[in-house]
Amino acid sequence: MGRETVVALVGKPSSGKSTTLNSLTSAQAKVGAFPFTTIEPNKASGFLEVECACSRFGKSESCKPNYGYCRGGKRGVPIMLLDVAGLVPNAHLGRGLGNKFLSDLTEADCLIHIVDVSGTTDAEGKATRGYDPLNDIEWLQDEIFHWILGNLMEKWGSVVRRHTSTKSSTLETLRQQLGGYNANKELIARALDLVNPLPPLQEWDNAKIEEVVRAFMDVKFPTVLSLNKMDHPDSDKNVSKIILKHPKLRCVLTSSITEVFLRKLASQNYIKYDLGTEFIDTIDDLGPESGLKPLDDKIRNRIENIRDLVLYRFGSTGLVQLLQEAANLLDLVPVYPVRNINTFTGGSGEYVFRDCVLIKKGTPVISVARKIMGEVTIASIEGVGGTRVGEEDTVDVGKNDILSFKIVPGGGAH
Ligand SMILES: Nc1nc2c(ncn2[C@@H]2O[C@H](COP(=O)(O)OP(=O)(O)OP(=O)(O)O)[C@@H](O)[C@H]2O)c(=O)[nH]1
Repeated sequence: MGRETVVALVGKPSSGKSTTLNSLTSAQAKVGAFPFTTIEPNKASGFLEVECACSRFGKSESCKPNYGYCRGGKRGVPIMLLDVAGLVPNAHLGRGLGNKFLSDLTEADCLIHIVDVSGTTDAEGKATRGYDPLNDIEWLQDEIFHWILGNLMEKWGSVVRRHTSTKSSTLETLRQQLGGYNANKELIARALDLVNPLPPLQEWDNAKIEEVVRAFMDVKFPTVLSLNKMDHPDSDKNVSKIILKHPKLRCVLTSSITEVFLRKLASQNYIKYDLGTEFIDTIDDLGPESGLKPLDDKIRNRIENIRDLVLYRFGSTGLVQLLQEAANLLDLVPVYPVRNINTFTGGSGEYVFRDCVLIKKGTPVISVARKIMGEVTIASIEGVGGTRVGEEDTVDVGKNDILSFKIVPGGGAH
């Protein structure tokens, strides 16, 4: 089986990592207002919301996923989230939880960098007012850069000697040096493609090595910014500054504390909450026949505030969009393996689209088969309408994303 996609939540202490993780999962990571509440990396399953294949075929009534959920054609596909413990300036020199934080990152396929845009926490996560969050954006990238560069430079002399004496390719030598960051050959090749021109490795000067490290970071640690605490009155001006200075960064405005609160009210039956939207309904909106609980003044006021300060201004709390942006960055496509390609049902024959896996767009269907079924002998692969799909055909949204794998009868592992 291939490994799961892992999205790491990173950011300085008290930026809101645990709150964000809580808002995206049912896991209760410890939430605190003090730096280093999160000591161990904290893994949990979040749910990426996608348009389910059942809605394409008018089969939402009989869609019941094995994992995650499907509500009226909106499907939550499980995706692994990792809360990485606090980072302080100069972590690469071993400060704070320094190198531990950095090595936890290697598991990740992409990063969500949580930035406290309210300016109410300083570089180390301590309470303040008027801190400029622009500092934090560049700082995370710099920490990762210095960590990788430092590790590489420490032994660069012997790397070059070995490279020339063994007549290795640049790709092979870098695979040995960068493989420890959980990077395979294909990923390193993609990084090298970004470096132009690429002279022979023994001729690289410091500037070229730095360029290679930056390119490696771009493919190994693609990043979405979560501009968090947008409910705070000071956040607006900081957000504008960030977007003006970094127009190309991928960012999503979020209020994770609001999302936690709304999900809690929904689970306690005070509100109906359409995840990812501005719509919340209370008994005041829907009447007693809705079955919702009556509100006391405290909750009613808080809901009104949330509507005014977050939902109506920004359209949502941003949390659903945040995971979607991470999935876009990784080009992930939901792919549905089905037993019966005509009815889309699984083993029991009752429910449709029981399984869904997230696959990188452009992956050949044979690799999808391997990821799902392991090393079995595949006799043929069928797509919608029972058409035969070639092993090297690739997946995309709406194309080869519903597949039935036929295994050679009695053909076990080879
Ligand atoms: N106003 C506001 N406060 C938030 C938001 N998200 C988190 N907070 C508050 O910020 C503080 C820190 O949140 P945590 O989620 O514990 O932060 P963390 O990044 O996990 O912190 P460490 O565990 O120290 O690394 C808590 O008091 C939260 O209630 C938000 O969206 N808006």
